[in-house]
Amino acid sequence: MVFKAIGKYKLLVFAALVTMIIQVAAALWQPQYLKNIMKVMVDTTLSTNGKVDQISSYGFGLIAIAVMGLIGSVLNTIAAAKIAQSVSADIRESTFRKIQSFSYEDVEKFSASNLVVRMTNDLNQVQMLLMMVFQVLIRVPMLFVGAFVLSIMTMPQLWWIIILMVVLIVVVTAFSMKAMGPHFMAFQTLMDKINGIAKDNLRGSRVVKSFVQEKNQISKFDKESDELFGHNLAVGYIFSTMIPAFTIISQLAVFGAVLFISTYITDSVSVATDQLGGIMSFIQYMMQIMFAIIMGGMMSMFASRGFVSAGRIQEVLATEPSMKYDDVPDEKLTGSIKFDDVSFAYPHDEDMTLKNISFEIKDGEMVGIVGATGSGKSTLAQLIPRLFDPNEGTITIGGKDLKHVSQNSLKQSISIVLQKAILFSGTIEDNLKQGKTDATEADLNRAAKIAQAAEFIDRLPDRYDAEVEERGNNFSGGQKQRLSITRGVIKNPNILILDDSTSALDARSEKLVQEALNQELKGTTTIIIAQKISSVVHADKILVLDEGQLVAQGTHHELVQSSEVYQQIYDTQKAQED
Ligand SMILES: Nc1ncnc2c1ncn2[C@@H]1O[C@H](COP(=O)(O)OP(=O)(O)OP(=O)(O)O)[C@@H](O)[C@H]1O
Repeated sequence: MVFKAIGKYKLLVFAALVTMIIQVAAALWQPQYLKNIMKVMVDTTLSTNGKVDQISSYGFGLIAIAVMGLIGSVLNTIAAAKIAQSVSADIRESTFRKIQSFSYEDVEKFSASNLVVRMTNDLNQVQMLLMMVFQVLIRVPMLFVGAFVLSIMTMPQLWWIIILMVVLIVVVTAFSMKAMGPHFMAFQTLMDKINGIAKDNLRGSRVVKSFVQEKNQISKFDKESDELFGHNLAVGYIFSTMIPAFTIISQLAVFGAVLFISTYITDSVSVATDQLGGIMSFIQYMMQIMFAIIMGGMMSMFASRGFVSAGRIQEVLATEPSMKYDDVPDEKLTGSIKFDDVSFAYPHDEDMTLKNISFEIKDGEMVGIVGATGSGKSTLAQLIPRLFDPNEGTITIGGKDLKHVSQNSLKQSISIVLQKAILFSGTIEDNLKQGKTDATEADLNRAAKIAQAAEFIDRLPDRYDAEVEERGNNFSGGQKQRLSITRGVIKNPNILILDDSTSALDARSEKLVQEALNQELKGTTTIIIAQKISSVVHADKILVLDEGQLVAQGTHHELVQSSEVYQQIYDTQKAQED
């Protein structure tokens, strides 16, 4: 996924590589100049003026190389940042697009908050990884190999010091990384948990406040936060021993090199003159080798987090939507519905939530669904617009098997107003137009009137342009339900499903909505899921659900006579009203 996304930015990748090579070349070149400067300094055959001239020209060369390295570094950072940001923006958009193609079931499988963490936290990790790859990860091996080769070329007799130093640093780095590994791995999981707690807390702040749950929430948050702190502390301790270990190794290496070279100085003055310049650059190369190994180790550890995150995003991108739509022409389906021996289980659920359901609804009928809490009313309703597919049996709409109609046909023909009124941040108009993108003002007015929303929309100074806050928090429960019903009826669907959508409305408003629906949506098949039998008493047909089974169907009068379950519900509700 990441490689494919990077492929789009070949020119930037080329620029990042070239600028990285310039940086490495500058770093490796500098010690050579130093060596030459030292050589000139101790050269007894040169006059003072001659020395000054040569040292100045080497000095200018040294500055030029440093400037070259600096420019390389700035340009490399720009190129790396552009690649990282462009690629992560592309991945973010494709991930969001992919999630939009998911069925409701797919979203449930991942869980909504998990998908949010993948699109935010994980994507940030990938962005940091890309930045690292183009700034450091490729530079490290180049610097290591270059400094290693040049150090041995500069002081061939000290090869063993280099090898010894490399071995010691690799051992210390490997031990430290091994010790840090589990802590880094724990970071991601704890960050997920901390994000989840913070998000739940803020989303449910009304519940937290009303149940005075602040202390509980704080202790829950503190527990995870303290654990994260513990891991951070452990990493800090390991670092604090790593740094002195590296310092000791490097000082021992320098000491060894100087000690060894000093034997040459006593042996022969001419050799020593040559070696003195070399020792300077040799020490610099040693430092570069050490830097490369330490950086390599650290970066690979951080990079592993990035790879885990890339894997988590890849998992989303590789998920094929579980629901496929046939590529058939769009059509407006008529409102007849037939369930033929339909059974359904939620993903990961072993038991069937709906069992062997069969019924028929004629075009234009008004049908009520009643049953105890958890009997499967909403589940049944959600199968009609294909939010889920049944595990067994078939559902036909307008005589067509649901599995063989296009997604647009379903969208044009069926509206479901869910139990929980969900609004999006934006304006009222933005929310209502989700029901019909090209809705005119007349459409909005008509639908708002049916849903009894017009009375409060007209009182708002900005009417349809009024702002809706995140999750519709600036509207009351009843107002949110009315807006949801408006959104549902705006496109004049052939099938309208109201899933307990008037529960927050007062009895008068509920009655007005029903009357308006009867008048304005005459030919529409209307399915009303209701807690109160009084809401569906006039329905052409009532379906009675009990523990996932359709135990009775008929008109109110028929059911009062024939269905025990219906009678029980009816009697209980009547007793409550009395
Ligand atoms: N998304 C889901 N994943 C797993 N199980 C679910 C899911 N939604 C509902 N259920 C389970 O399916 C069963 C039927 O739930 P459903 O919401 O259809 O009942 P209902 O009759 O509409 O209830 P209510 O009147 O309380 O709205 C319940 O046992 C519920 O726990």
